[in-house]
Amino acid sequence: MTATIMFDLDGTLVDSLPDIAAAANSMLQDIGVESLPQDRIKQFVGKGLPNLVERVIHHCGLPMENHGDLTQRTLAHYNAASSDKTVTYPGVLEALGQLRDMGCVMGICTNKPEGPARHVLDALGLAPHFDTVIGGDSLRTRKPDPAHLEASFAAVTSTGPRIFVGDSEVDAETAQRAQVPFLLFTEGYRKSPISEIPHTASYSDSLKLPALVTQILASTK
Ligand SMILES: O=C(O)COP(=O)(O)O
Repeated sequence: MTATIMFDLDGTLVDSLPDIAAAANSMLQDIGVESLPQDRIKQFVGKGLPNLVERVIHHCGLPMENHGDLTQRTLAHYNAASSDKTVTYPGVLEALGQLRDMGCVMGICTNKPEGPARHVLDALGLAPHFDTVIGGDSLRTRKPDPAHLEASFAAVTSTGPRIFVGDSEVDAETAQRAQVPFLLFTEGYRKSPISEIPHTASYSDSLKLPALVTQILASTK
């Protein structure tokens, strides 16, 4: 028996914060507002780009009526440079290769818009491992709505047990609501202590992923 595994992207497979922060700061520069530190913008990642821009607007005390325009500007900056400084976390490529060899079917369920998500996956050589990519703008809804994760699983042909791998409170809530085992990567963009995030198992080294998946498969037999 083999597993069907959906992965979150930002903070789980790739450290994309430098490019996301650069896009948000280029947007602020466009309108003559001072840049924000990367660590501040890290707090705003997780619920998709429109939500990130909303939080930047709120933080900077800007008028919310500009949200649509500022979201488009941020997206344009991000589309122009979504993989310049983004890197794959150590061990991810090797772990994905091993999971593939185990026969796992894999996909991406991310709140990042689908276009840049696909671009990042291509640029970092990750794309061949995934049978589907469902982004934050692919459906009418997004994580933590479990429908986003359910649609991602439905997009691949597989009968094995389902697993979701992510790094954040949003991912954990999504998995819980979809009643799917959740593997928590602890080195991403979570804001709460690990003990406060519901998870089936956690890992800090991506090379441990194949063993964790094997354990879940054994427990579901
Ligand atoms: O773009 C975001 O807000 C987060 O994207 P993720 O779902 O891949 O973590």
